[in-house]
Amino acid sequence: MDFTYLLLFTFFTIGFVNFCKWLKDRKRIWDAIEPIGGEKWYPLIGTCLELIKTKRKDFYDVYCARNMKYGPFFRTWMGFIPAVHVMKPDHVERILSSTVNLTKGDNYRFVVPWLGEGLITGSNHKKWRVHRKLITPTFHFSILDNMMEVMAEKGQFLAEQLVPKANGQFFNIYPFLTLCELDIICETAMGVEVNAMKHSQSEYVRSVYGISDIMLYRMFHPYLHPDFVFNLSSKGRQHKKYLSILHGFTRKVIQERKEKLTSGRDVVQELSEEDKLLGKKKRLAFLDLLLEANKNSEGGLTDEDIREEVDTFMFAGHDTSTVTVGWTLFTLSNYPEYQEKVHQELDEIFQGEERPITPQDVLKMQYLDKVIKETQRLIPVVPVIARTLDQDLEIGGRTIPAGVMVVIHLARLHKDPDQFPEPDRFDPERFLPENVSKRHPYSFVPFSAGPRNCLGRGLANEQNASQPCHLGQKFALRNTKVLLASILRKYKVRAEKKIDEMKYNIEIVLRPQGGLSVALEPRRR
Ligand code: HEM
Repeated sequence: MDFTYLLLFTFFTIGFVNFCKWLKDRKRIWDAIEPIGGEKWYPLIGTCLELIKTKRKDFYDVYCARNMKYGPFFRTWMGFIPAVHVMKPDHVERILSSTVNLTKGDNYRFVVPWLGEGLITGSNHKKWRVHRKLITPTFHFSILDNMMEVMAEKGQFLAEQLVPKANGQFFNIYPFLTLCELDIICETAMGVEVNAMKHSQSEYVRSVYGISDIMLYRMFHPYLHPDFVFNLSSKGRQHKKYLSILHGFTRKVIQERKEKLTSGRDVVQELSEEDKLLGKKKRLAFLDLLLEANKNSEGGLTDEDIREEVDTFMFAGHDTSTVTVGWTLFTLSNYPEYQEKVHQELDEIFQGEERPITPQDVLKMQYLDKVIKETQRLIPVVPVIARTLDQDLEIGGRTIPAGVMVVIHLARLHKDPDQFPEPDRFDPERFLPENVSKRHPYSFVPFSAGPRNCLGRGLANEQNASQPCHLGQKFALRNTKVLLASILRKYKVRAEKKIDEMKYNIEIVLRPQGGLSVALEPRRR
């Protein structure tokens, strides 16, 4: 009995001491960030009253209005989580260029069960550095050209699938784009053809969508945030099933590719030979390159590390690319004069020939490049990113203490009137080199910037990037241009909604609410 009391007393004392420490820490943070100001604070919910009351369909509007009202620098408390919000280029530079504050925001944790310590979610800095160093050189020109073949092939198939829809009637093009991107990313990341465009009901494809839906549902339903509640819920059980399918699939593919490698043969060489026999050119996937790089590195990646990185590519690549293509089609359908210029550029490149798109063609798509960037500025694919400070950081003349989340609003940054006069006006000329050079280098960072920038980034002009842009980052550029060119070579696009009528769903990417309704008409050349 005495022992039980002693045990209870010890637990209580430890708990109490920890609680006091935590309270002291919150007080320290409170004193530092409270003077910055922002929304009214309430016990338990912090400053979230407005967002809690908001319906999901209105969330993005309320979010934008809040940034307008309290921006460009304010603090919030998401319950007990302190955050400072930034949207001015100088402030954004402070955080993104930091080489010590590399930890992602707390809100990334819902993706961790799928991606583990992969590059996007990885919070172990040492491990992240090793992986990033190993992965970065896996992309080189010939590999990108190789991957571009997959993109061109799938883009052509997509354009053909749209033939029955090209009758001037409005339809939702979004599912077509999504399935096409999934096909591209599965083949380029893992070397596997899932044929999502042909059989959208494959188990893997269904699981990718299923798990994405559940992650978002969880994000917007705080009672599902604690793991033990989520795991007991029906969503949690379904999530577990999807995870087992997704991880099982990736592990199986890795095993098969690895077996070739451990049999002492050179997988890169051999796969190329195999493809040559099949009459294709080299078809190497990110996974093959990773296995090869790992073979030659000391203390390299475990099988599970590789699985996490391949899943990360799947996750990072497919949604972002789908949305970029979708939004660019949308802006072009709202501005027929710019669409006409893109058509002219494509006609000059292809001269009416039906041939597949090549890497040289993509380099010539200079006007399309500017249109994509201006679209990304106006409708950001990833509207917000976040870091949790590992060390105190000075922003805007104030010291923000370690432990605070810094939320970077790319959506608002890209509409800074000091950098982009008349920010709501669509004008691709903003991305003429002479205009770009006049702006702050952190005024337009759709792929983030600094040490944790996007590995698939590539919308920076291939010849003249304002930020260093290594070869791996050109993946997204080529992918986006190839799909857009595949559609726009054949069709004129008209959108049902005007830009100012569009409602957005803010998720990890910014999606069109209710899909993207467009009408296609075949082009007469
Ligand atoms: C238009 C398409 C894309 C956009 C707008 C985009 C945007 C971004 C942004 C904003 C980040 C930073 C996230 C953060 O700080 O939390 C990021 C990270 C990342 N992206 Fe992308 N991305 C795109 C396409 C891709 C593609 C196609 C791939 C892979 C093939 C990719 C792979 C990655 C990876 C691995 C990271 C994590 C980098 C790190 O933390 O070291 N992305 N992306």
